[in-house]
Amino acid sequence: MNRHILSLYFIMGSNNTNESPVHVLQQAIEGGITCFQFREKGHGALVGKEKQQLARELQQVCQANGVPFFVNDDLKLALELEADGIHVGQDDIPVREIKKLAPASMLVGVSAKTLEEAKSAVEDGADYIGTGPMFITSTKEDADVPVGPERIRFLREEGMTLPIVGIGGIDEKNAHHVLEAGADGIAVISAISMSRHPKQATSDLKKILMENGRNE
Ligand SMILES: Cc1ncc(COP(=O)(O)OP(=O)(O)O)c(N)n1
Ligand SMILES: Cc1nc(C(=O)O)sc1CCOP(=O)(O)O
Ligand SMILES: [Mg+2]
Repeated sequence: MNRHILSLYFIMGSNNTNESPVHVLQQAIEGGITCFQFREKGHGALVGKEKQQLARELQQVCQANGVPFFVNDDLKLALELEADGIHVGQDDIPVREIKKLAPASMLVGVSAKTLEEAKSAVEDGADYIGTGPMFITSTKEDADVPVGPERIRFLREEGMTLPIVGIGGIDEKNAHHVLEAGADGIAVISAISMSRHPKQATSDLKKILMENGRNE
């Protein structure tokens, strides 16, 4: 895969914003996100037809703008929508299963915070790993204790060449630490979705990516 599509990875579900998710996504795209993950979970999350309908609307916005669309956790939804990719965690459907059931073109990301998990991700054919939390986050209800950017530096030092995105508590003030540690990209929810100016917030993160040489 082209690792540059991971550089500014925006994630959102309907409960991550007080605005219209479609509007926030449009603003984030104007600000320069490079991919999007639909993550509909947690308190008040939509289910069933409503979840599917929102996913379709957000996918259409992505498609109209050439932004890759990922689905979090839900392989059935990803297959129905022919999403560009899916992201799963260690407790979700295994990467090997997805590889059997999904088209070869569907990108697969997996959460990995230890070297063992990262090595398994490589063996299983994952396209990238998401490592976190980098910092304290209040967005994910069951988030672990932060591992910090040092964990990405460690994975790189141990020879991990798979694309890595840092996630969890990343904002315009601390993003550079994640990139300096060797991440290909930053994955954010609230830094964009809860901003009063999502387009400006995205542009601010984009600037930090440019300053750190992630300018494609
Ligand atoms: C890019 C990216 N990295 C990590 C995660 C977290 O996935 P997971 O551990 O399965 O937790 P949930 O997001 O499902 O709560 C992610 N979603 N995206
Ligand atoms: C979805 C998610 N996964 C994490 C992990 O550590 O795997 S942290 C997290 C929440 C990210 O939201 P925010 O950018 O608002 O902190
Ligand atoms: Mg998951």
